[in-house]
Amino acid sequence: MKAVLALGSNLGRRFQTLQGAVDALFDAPGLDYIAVSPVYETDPVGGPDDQRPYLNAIVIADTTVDAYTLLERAQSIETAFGRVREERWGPRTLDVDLIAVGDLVCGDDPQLTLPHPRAHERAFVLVPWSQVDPDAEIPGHGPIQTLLDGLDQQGVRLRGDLKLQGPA
Ligand SMILES: Nc1ncnc2c1ncn2[C@@H]1O[C@H](COP(=O)(O)OP(=O)(O)OP(=O)(O)O)[C@@H](O)[C@H]1O
Ligand SMILES: Nc1nc2c(c(=O)[nH]1)N=C(CO)CN2
Repeated sequence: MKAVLALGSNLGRRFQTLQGAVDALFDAPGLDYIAVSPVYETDPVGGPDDQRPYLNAIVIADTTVDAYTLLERAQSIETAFGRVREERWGPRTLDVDLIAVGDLVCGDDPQLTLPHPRAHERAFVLVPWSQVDPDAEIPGHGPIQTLLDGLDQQGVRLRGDLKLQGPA
């Protein structure tokens, strides 16, 4: 099954944090690399006005792990990178969201909604995603290219590439 994860950081050493998160994701069993997008700097959406810009990237993995276990992994990586849950949409060292897991649709559990309920309206998700899987679709919302055409993409700027660890 294909899993799409979104990484974001707007506190601390943002680029190193995203790199560490990618390393941690692929260090764990049951997740095989398909693609990692370039890193984009993006203006904060929602939350307090005085936040720093984010660095955002998308990771696509082939997985045998079920969606709830993936969410637990994502949250434990957030915690390992010093994420403290304070105000909604407030600044964070690391955010790892599950955007889509295969074509699973699960809308009745606040602990895990799939596809991610706000992914279709977020240029900071759709721009990097479209770079690594231009033909992707969000179940219930359609092709990401069509969604992007209807969105303001200003404030999303290319910043660089993450590295993938070679075989040990
Ligand atoms: N697809 C999903 N990916 C990640 N978390 C999810 C998802 N669906 C529901 N959640 C739940 O949302 C809760 C809040 O997540 P989090 O604090 O990362 O939200 P946020 O990143 O601030 O905002 P947003 O949900 O708008 O991205 C988590 O505890 C998690 O259980
Ligand atoms: N630019 C940007 N804005 C956000 C982001 C993010 O990753 N990038 N994440 C949020 C909560 O998930 C809220 N706002």
